[in-house]
Amino acid sequence: MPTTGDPGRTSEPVEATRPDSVLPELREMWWETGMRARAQAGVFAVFSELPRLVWAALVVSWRADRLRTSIVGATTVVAGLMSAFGLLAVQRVLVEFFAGGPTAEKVVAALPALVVLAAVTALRAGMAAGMGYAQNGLTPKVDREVERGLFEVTTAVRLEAFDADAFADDMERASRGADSTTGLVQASMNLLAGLAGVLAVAVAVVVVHPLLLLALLVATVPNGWASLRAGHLRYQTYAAGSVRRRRLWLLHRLMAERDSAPELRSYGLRGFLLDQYDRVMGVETSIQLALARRVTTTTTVGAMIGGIATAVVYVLLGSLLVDGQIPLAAAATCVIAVQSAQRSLAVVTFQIDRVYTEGQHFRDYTGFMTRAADYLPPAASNTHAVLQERLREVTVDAVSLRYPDRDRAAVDQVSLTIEAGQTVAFVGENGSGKSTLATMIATLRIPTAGTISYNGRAAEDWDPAALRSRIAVVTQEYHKWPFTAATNIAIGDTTTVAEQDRIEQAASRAVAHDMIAELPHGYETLLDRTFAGGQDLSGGQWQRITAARGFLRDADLLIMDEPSSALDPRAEDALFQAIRDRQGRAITILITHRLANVRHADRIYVLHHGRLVEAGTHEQLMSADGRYAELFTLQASGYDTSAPATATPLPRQTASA
Ligand SMILES: Nc1ncnc2c1ncn2[C@@H]1O[C@H](COP(=O)(O)OP(=O)(O)OP(=O)(O)O)[C@@H](O)[C@H]1O
Repeated sequence: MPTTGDPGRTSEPVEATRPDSVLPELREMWWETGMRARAQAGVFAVFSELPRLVWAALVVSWRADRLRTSIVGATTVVAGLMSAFGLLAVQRVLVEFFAGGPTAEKVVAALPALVVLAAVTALRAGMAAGMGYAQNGLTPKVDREVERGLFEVTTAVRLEAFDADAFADDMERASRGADSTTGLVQASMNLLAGLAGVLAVAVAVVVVHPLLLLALLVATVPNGWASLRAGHLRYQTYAAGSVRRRRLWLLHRLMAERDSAPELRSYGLRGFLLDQYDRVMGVETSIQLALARRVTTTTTVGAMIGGIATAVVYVLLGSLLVDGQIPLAAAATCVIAVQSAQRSLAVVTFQIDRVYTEGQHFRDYTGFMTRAADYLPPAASNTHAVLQERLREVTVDAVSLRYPDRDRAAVDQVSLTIEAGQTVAFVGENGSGKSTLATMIATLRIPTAGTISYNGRAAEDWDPAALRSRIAVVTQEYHKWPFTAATNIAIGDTTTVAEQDRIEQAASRAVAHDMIAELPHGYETLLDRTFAGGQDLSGGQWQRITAARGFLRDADLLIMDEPSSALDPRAEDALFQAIRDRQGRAITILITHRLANVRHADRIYVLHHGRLVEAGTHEQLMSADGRYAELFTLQASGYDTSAPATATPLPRQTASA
């Protein structure tokens, strides 16, 4: 792989610029094979795909705005007709001009044709303006139609979709495809307009003299073919370079975004990343140069053959004229027609190129939408019951979940029952399946085996939205929503308008109120440093906001997955006090490694390698002296001030993942 980087540009160690230090991601990926197969399709394949792509564009356009699509269609047809009439009017004018007699009489005779010519020219210009106006209005509507469709799907697919092979990659290409739709619609309409123009010229030429159609084809086809081939070469290169582009995009983010900035500096990754950039750009540049050479050769050869063919046509016309086989006016019209057809054909071939290229991206979009539909949860139907009463009982019956491509089930045959008012805890070592079990209970994931029932009915029998509205989840990997502090809490319940006092109450329970009040704009402070006036919070402060979000909706079932990992001892104590306040009133599922916090739980479930290995109260589990007792004692020994500082080495942990 060529390197164009200049090592002298950075002061970083040369180590990072080792020629063989190419990250595996720079190589071609196996999932790229589909892309390459498509890229290798011949020019004929391009042609055969065009009608379907144009049709798809028209369908999208029609759905986005019927009126504007109709205007574009009508103006296209009328403009084509005007071209034909224009050419026939030109021929009529020439016939009159080339006839015998005084000039004044010839002009008078040609006057009606001249008037028609002026009218059709004006009308054609009017049509072009109308078409441009309608097309401009269509653009944002098409954008919205397609992009919203994409977001509707990406926000609805089940979580499993994000675990599936190459789903993210597929989605990334689909986003590019969504952006291409406007281009496809415009190119398709311009293509149809160009084709109408070519057709009009062809019809007009046949009317003047049938033989001239042949001349027209000979003079225009070589150039058309060359530009099609050039477009195809460009698409081939584009399609084959998808890994490179994604890599560049990734490097761009790594070098320019805030999240990676601290580690980039602390590990001195600048030289390494710049070197990676140079490598990828080196390859990209050489590929683009090779493409430019091939495109220039193709178009030059096309232009040369086209030039020779046009010369032959003119010679042919001249000899037909000398032999008296066609009148002078027809020959002159033919010259004008050839030029006009060449212009229209240039438009057509350019637009074919665009339709094909944008169409391929659009196909990525439609393909993604079809594939993603498999991940959509079933829509609520009449057979779904709406949960009206409070959640009294959650029953997990022999539930398992195996992630794709994993040998072992993350949760294996787990059965348990949680009743109203109970606070239960899931404990176990890293990777033992606690979060996976909780996400299934929260209906975010569907078990691969077993059933989870709510108030005695299986999850799939309940209306999904109604059931989910009874459950609040504070996840371990919480998201820092780039909204104000108030909105960050309010999004915990979007079904009602969150009043300020409700937000503040939730914040108080999560020990976040005082901290928020001290922010520059209090609850209205924007929690995104990348915008003017935005603020960032510490890890623990973010965790308080996240817990407040969970408390906002006083849910029948609250799942708190590691809610205190970044909290200081005082905040942690206050948070668990708030969680204990729910006891006897609503269900709380607590996942935490700080076992002191689960002592008050009504029931503690211990997971190991996805299996439920122990269950009971703290006292019961301690007297059972099993895995829980071992973990608890181990952790408690860290707080035992009577133990010597150089304590006995800790027992080896069993790897659980
Ligand atoms: N999206 C995923 N795709 C594939 N495997 C996953 C995924 N999420 C979790 N796993 C695997 O499933 C197992 C259980 O993970 P889970 O997150 O449920 O464990 P946990 O007990 O919550 O761990 P921790 O205490 O570290 O939070 C682990 O082996 C983990 O690697």
